[in-house]
Amino acid sequence: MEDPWHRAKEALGRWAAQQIQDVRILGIGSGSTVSAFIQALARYRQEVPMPLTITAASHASEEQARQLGLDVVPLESLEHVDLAVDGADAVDAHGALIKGGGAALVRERLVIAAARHTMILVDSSKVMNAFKRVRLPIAIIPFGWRQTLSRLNGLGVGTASLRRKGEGPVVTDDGLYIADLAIGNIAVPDMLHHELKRIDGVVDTGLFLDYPTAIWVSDGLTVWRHNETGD
Ligand SMILES: O=C(CO)[C@H](O)[C@H](O)COP(=O)(O)O
Repeated sequence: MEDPWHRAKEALGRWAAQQIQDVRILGIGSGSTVSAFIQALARYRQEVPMPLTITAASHASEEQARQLGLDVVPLESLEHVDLAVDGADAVDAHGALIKGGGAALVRERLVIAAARHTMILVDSSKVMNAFKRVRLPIAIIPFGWRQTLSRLNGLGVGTASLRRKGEGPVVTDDGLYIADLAIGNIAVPDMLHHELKRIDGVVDTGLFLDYPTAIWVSDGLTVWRHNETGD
């Protein structure tokens, strides 16, 4: 089935590729929007050659970028990242993000944390006033995952379930599992993120807050900037 937001993702990818002007070291996240960006970037660079080194937050993005002739290096070989480009699953009015729909949240955070600036690309279906009735991805250690899930449920903020694919659990590029926490309302994202991080077995949550981030949104026709968040 075709993604109804396909055109918005393509528009964002094309638009973002043209913004990569004075960037030498680019971090890329993962997901279908980032994939559209990688495609557009490779095409744009054929027209306007420029020196560019890329570091990727997932094997899938790395593979795609390499196949399109882009130069990809591991994050740990770099001193810094000029700009990170990534997608998100949800964005609130304050620019807080929920990420991890593609199970790459841990590496995505590390790329974003290394970057001077971040550009987030989202289709307009993902923009909401506040996080209500959302699914928050949480990366957990496989060992004792059932007990970690119980601790997450014991917090009383939502219902946690192990993300599965076919017969088995989804396993991230770092060998972690993903617990999805269905939550009715995230009143204070920062507090919830820290509460969850304190739970034994939790590695990271999909709440991305307070990074110097510009969020760009598209409905497939135009691209516009979401409320500014301090970059
Ligand atoms: O956080 C992510 C992966 O971990 C992605 O950025 C997020 O899931 C958005 O994906 P898509 O662009 O396919 O909608």
